[in-house]
Parts: sequence; C-alpha cells; structure tokens
Amino acid sequence: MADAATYVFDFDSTLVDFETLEALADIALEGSSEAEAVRARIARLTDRAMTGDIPFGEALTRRLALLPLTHAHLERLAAEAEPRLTASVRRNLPFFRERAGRVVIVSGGFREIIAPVAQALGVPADRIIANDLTLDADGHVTGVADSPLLEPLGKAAALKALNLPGPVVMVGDGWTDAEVKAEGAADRFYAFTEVVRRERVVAAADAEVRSVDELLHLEGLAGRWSYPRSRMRMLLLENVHPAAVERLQAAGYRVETAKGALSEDALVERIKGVHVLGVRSKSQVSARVLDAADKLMAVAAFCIGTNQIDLDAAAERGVAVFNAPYSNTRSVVELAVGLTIALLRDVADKSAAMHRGEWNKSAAGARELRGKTLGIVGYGAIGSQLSVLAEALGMRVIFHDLTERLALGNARPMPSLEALLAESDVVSLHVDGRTANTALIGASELSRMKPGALLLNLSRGHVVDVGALAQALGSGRIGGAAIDVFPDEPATNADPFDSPLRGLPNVILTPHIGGSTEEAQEAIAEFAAERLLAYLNRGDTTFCVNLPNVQLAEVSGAHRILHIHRNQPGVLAELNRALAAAGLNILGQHLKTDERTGYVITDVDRDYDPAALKALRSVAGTLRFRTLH
Ligand SMILES: NC(=O)C1=CN([C@@H]2O[C@H](COP(=O)(O)OP(=O)(O)OC[C@H]3O[C@@H](n4cnc5c(N)ncnc54)[C@H](O)[C@@H]3O)[C@@H](O)[C@H]2O)C=CC1
Ligand SMILES: O=C(O)C(=O)COP(=O)(O)O
Repeated sequence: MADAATYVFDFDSTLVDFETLEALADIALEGSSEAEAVRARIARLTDRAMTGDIPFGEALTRRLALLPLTHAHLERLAAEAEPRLTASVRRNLPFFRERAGRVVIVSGGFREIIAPVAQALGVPADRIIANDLTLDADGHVTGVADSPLLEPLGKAAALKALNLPGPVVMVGDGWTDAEVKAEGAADRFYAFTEVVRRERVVAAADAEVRSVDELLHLEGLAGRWSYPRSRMRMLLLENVHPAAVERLQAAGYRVETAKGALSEDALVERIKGVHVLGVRSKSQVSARVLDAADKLMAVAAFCIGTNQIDLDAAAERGVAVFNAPYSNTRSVVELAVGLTIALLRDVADKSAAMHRGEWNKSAAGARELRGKTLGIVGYGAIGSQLSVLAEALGMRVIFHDLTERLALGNARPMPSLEALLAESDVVSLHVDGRTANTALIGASELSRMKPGALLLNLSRGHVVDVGALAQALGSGRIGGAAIDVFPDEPATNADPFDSPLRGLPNVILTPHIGGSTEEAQEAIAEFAAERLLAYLNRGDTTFCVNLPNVQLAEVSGAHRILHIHRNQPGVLAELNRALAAAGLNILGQHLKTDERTGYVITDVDRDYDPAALKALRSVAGTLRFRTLH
C-alpha cells in the first residue's frame, strides 16, 4: 500500500544539504568581524532545538534576533537553494514529481526559501507548511509571523490540521520531525541521516535512512538505483589509502575501515552483511570466509598479489575479485634496484656500525653493479620492468619464466631455473604467490647459485625456505640477501616480528614495503575503487581476476540483468526462454565464458513485472543474479 501513502519531508538538512538559519547567517554576516561568534551561537541554538533541548519557536526568534537580515539576503539564499538539493533527492526527482500530490513539505524554516525547491520537486505551493517572515518597509526582517509551527509540537499540530489521507510517512533529521510520529500525526517516521545524524532522533525512528534511495527501498518503491547504495556495506582492511574511502563514499556507498589484517576467525565474524571486501596482501579470504559471507558481491585486493584470496571458491559463489595489477609495479622495481646496490656495497652493515660509533672505511668485498649478471625469476610486470632499469644501469640481464615472455632490450631467457642460478651474480625473485611456488628457492637451489651471489625476494614469503637461506648465509655460501616478504608476517605494526634471518651479516630485512610508496598506494586506491564502482554500478568486469572480463557502458533507458552461472551447456538458452516467458523485451545481450564460469548481461526494456525476474534465479547453474537500473 506504499503508493497510497503521503510522504512528509522536513526541509533543512533533509531536502537540502544546509540549515536555513546558518546559511542566512553566512550571507548576512559576510565580511563582519562578529561573524564567527554569531555563527557559533546560531549553530548552538539550532542544535539545541533539533535535539529537543529548547522549544523550536524560542530558538527561531532568538536566532533571528542575532542577524541583520534583509529581503535581499532571503532572495539570495532562495536562488541558491535548488542547486543545494541533497544528492539522493536530486537522484530521485522522478519520485517527487510523480507523487507530487502525495508529498508535503513541513518546516520550521521560511516559505520564501522553500518555494523554489518545492517548485523544482513539483510539489504544489499549498503543500508547503512553513513560517512566514515579517519585514519592515525598508525590507529588514523584523521577526516571524504567528503560526502554530512556533508552538511546542508545532509540526505535529500543523500536520494533523491537514487531515492527510492514507498512511502518513514523516522523513526528517530533527527532533521536531520525530515528534510528528510521537504525537500521532504520522504512522511511520524515518530518521534521515544523509546530511546530519542525530543519535536521539535515530533512536526515536522506525528506521534510519541514509538516502532517499534507502527510504524508497524500505517503502517498497522503485528508486533511482535497484538497491540503495547507502545500504551497501564496504569493509576495507589493512589501512587502504583514504583516496579509496573518499571515492567510494562519494559514490554513495557505506564504507568501514580497519587498520590491520583480520585473522580468519575474525573475518568470518566481520564479513556478515558486507557487500564488498577490500584487503591487501595479508588478509586470507578463504572458502570458509566466503561461506560466512551472506551478502558479498566483490572482493578488491588493493595490491597486485591475489594468492591470499581463494579465487575459485569466490567464482563458485559468483563473487568477483579485482586487484590493481600495475599500480605499485614501479615501486617494487625501484626498491629492488636500491637493495641490490646496498647489498653490493654492504651499506646496511656499514651504516649500523657507524651508528654504533665505528668507522670502517674499506673497499674489501664492495662491488659495482655495472657488468654484473642479474637473474630475474618471474618475468611478469615487475620482472620485466626491473629488466629495463637494470640494463640501463649496465647490468647483464637473464631471466626465467614458466611462460613465454617477450625479452626486453638485451635480456636473455634461460631454459631453466637451474641455468639461471648458475650464471647470476644477483638473483631477484618476482614470481606470483601460487602455492606451487612454495620453497621455489630451497637448500638445493641455493647450492646451485654462484658462491657469494646475492638473493632478493620481494615476491612472497613462502617462495624462499628461510631456514635454508639462513644456513647458506651463515656459511658464507650466499654473499647477502634482501628480503621484503616473509612466511609469517605480523598482522599489524603493533605485532612482533621474528625470523631465522634476524641478526645475520649483509642481510637487509624490510617489512613488506615493496609496494608501500605514497604514489603506489594512492594509485592503487583509485584504480581498485574505480574497478569496484564499474562492477557494482554497471556490471563491468574489466580486470576481474576470476570471472570473464566484459567491458560495459552505463545502463541508460533500460534495466540490466546480470547473471553469473556455472559454465555448463544450455544456460543461455534456458535464461532466454525464462526472459521470453516473463515477457521481457531484450534490447542487448553479451555473453562471455571462461573454463568454469559464464557471465551474461542482458539489457531489457523497463516495462516488465519485477516479480517475473524470480524465474531467472531458478535457471540451472545460476551462481549470482542481480539487476541494475
Ligand atoms: N613486496 C611487495 O610489496 C610486492 C610484492 N608483489 C609480488 O610480486 C608478484 C609479481 O608481481 P607481477 O610481476 O606484477 O606479477 P605477474 O603475474 O605479472 O608476473 C609473475 C610472473 O611470474 C611467473 N612465474 C610464476 N611462477 C613461476 C615460477 N615458478 N618460475 C618462473 N616464473 C614463474 C609468471 O608466469 C609471471 O610471468 C606478485 O604476485 C606479488 O606476489 C607485488 C607487489 C608488491
Ligand atoms: O601488491 C602486492 O602484491 C604486495 O605484496 C603489496 O602488498 P601490501 O599492499 O603492501 O600488503
């Protein structure tokens, strides 16, 4: 029966993103030396009135008395009001326009400011309940005309007098709005918190709504978005850069953050009700975590590596996984170059000795980078970038990769890891973290390296057997090592670190900072947030690492049905039969499959019965299904 309801909206901080009196104060006090102090007094009075601390009428007259207000000031704010519609109100203009006869605006503010906004929303002038200011002949505001709104419980009384038909739904951010329901003038009260959130008001409400989309969703009405973004929870762990939080919040989503990684058990607890999870290299997103995730649609690795995420288990549940494959590549490469020079010159030990007060000037064992052979294991994005920089510095580069890779510059591919180890003065590991790479470098591989050669690991901790490496370093077989990643890394900066490599000479240990530069973190945040938004808002899976990649434009003038299914014969045919049976008119369709999953995107004419979509869920092989509009 939602269609029959009358929707009553507060004005300040609900339909618009400002408080009238504060905005008028800004205009009237422009350039005045008293401005700050008067503004603060007005804001205090507003807050006290909004939380029900002092009667509204008293607060209004006291605030007006503080301002040298003129008609010109009112005209200015009236002109500025419409552009300051609250974002979700603007998104849902059709709701207001289509139901204008069922919308009322009730406000302790002033008719003159509200009228242009009401007009933009299509709400007739006689549906504005507001105060009228009184002016003298010179256009100075002298006060406010007598009105029931100024009395205690004024909004409730004014609404009752209107005798509105059907259920009355009150929407507002202030205490006087909560009173409307408490006094029996409304059947439901929603605390509207998109602009400001007041605990006492939320506590008195039937529900909190962070946007008009959410209101419409709870009222069973179709809004601008198929599912209100402010109800979509995003949980970003491991200190993801604030640029991502800002980007996702600005797009209307609800974002929570945590500094460190969570243990599997803690993540199993926290993942409930979360629609999007953001992690970095540490949080293990296992099948158990995915099983506990009742709402999860996507996971973003705000880094390159995705070995911490069970990609198959995610695909099997229709959960899309994204990463940022190139944003920290250069940072890792620069660190590898720097560490190589530092190892060749024994910089770390010499510096530590200086800090102890020891001066040890000597060339013994110190070598130039020029002319040395660098062996790169894993010639992907990082390995090949390193190849270019190392050659530019005069190194000879050889590499080994499991797959065919284009050799850059004069770099030479090696037929095997063993061949590479035998020829390299410096070995740098840049393989991915797949399980098969566990102990890729163990005692036997270390024994194949040239005596005194150096080892760098900036890939994943489990790729090197650190016990074997400690032994090889201790015996002098290996000349030095720079290790950035460890089999057991602390979850947060507050946790202790231990390793058999601690205390060994010419061993540089860094706390997994290969990708930790400001540039890289910001670039990752922007890239990964953009991928998430593209997926959530239009179904685009470009750069998705576990579902078929489909590049899509924004839906316009149509509804988009996104269907993720197991790649088995006949799904598309069955899906289209179900669409036809439901009377849906297909405007466009894409299908992309990989060996395990299929992804079908169907744009349909908006004119259909949403109940008909239920049939699509029962198509055999369906893993996930959602609509966008
Ligand atoms: N220390 C840090 O902060 C960072 C570490 N990383 C790590 O670096 C890894 C590599 O990154 P990208 O180069 O961007 O990945 P990528 O996927 O472009 O390259 C990895 C390459 O390693 C090859 N490979 C895998 N196993 C191999 C093996 N056993 N032998 C020879 N080649 C093998 C692959 O075929 C691929 O060409 C990431 O997966 C991540 O684990 C990435 C960024 C920062
Ligand atoms: O990008 C990667 O794969 C990394 O290893 C960087 O990890 P981090 O984001 O520093 O936890």
